[in-house]
Amino acid sequence: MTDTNRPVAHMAGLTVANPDHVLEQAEVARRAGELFGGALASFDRLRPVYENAAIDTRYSCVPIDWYQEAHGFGARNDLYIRNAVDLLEKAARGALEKAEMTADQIDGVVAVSTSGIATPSLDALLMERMNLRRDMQRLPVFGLGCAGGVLGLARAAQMAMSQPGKTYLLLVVELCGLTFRSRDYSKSNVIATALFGDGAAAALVGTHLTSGAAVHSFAEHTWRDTLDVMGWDVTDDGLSVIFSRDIPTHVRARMGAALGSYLAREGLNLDDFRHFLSHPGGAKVLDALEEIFGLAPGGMAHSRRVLAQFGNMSAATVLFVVRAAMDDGLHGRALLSTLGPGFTAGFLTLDLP
Ligand SMILES: CC(C)(COP(=O)(O)OP(=O)(O)OC[C@H]1O[C@@H](n2cnc3c(N)ncnc32)[C@H](O)[C@@H]1OP(=O)(O)O)[C@@H](O)C(=O)NCCC(=O)NCCSC(=O)/C=C/c1ccc(O)cc1
Repeated sequence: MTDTNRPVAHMAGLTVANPDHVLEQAEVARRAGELFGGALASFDRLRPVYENAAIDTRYSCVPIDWYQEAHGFGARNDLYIRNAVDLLEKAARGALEKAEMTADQIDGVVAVSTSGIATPSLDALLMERMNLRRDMQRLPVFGLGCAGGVLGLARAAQMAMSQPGKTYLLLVVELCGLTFRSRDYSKSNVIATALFGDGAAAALVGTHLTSGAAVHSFAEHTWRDTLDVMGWDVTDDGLSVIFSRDIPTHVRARMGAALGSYLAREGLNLDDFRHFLSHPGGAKVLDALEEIFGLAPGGMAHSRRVLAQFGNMSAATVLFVVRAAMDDGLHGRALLSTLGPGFTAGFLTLDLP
């Protein structure tokens, strides 16, 4: 149970950013038809997924023509590093401005991303760009996939709680589009063309930032024997997505118990939450989550709206959902939830101001 005497971490200045290229779902569907229609016998059966994905637009750091060409891992990753740092800089500067803070007040950075590789890591690259302090603590986080938004915030909150008065910059960026491989004719790859987009988010986390949203508690659960549900297969031309068609079924079968353990530990009930802000992995994942949370179909309006406007931007997406909820003036207790490789569920209770 949460220790009522411990300092509470707050998240302030939450800012989101997208790259410039807009992908319209109808245009993506048309291009995917050109690319896969001749080569994949079952493509006609897959055509409806573009509409059923409930996505209208997504953002991309490369123009749509890029997706029709073949690219090596190195070229993709160069694009990843350049665009990830640009987007993070935009989001981080926005977060500092909103929180009325300056770069030299940042004591540490948690930088979350799983869609590319950078060593020195993105936080070190941003340090040069933004003239961040030289004694800053750095925590790059790779591998949490879509769970990285909620669990990254949890890690930043944990650091803040252990160092009251220090300020941590949470950075999340995913450029999912860059992992698309035009010569991969698997169904998963086709489904991925209907779902994934690019985006970034940044926020400041600290026990002294009392104007922001308060992190009440968090938890995670990694299920046994589920390593094959989500992940990357590393190939010569990049990161090939593994995501099981059974994810919605897993959610229905297992998520309720994991959530129940977290709520019981914290002395909370579903009735204590005014809002449910989930990572929108896909339309069918949201259908399953709404059942688990006891909501009417479509009840997670903010998750669905973000999915429609931005697609699935992996870890960044849930922070877009929180931003949208706060922009709409929602306040009170919200349950954030997500799923990522492991196969892992992440939960976080956030009290919106
Ligand atoms: C809205 C969808 C996309 C389409 O719905 P639908 O049009 O009713 O289509 P179906 O669900 O019936 O699927 C059509 C066909 O595609 C197949 N399929 C259906 N998902 C699959 C499948 N993941 N594999 C491989 N065949 C499939 C499905 O079996 C079926 O095949 P077939 O029976 O032969 O007609 C719906 O499937 C949906 O919401 N699915 C949930 C998506 C989902 O699991 N999202 C959470 C995972 S997110 C994730 O893992 C992130 C990875 C990631 C990726 C990139 C990054 O850079 C970063 C991260």
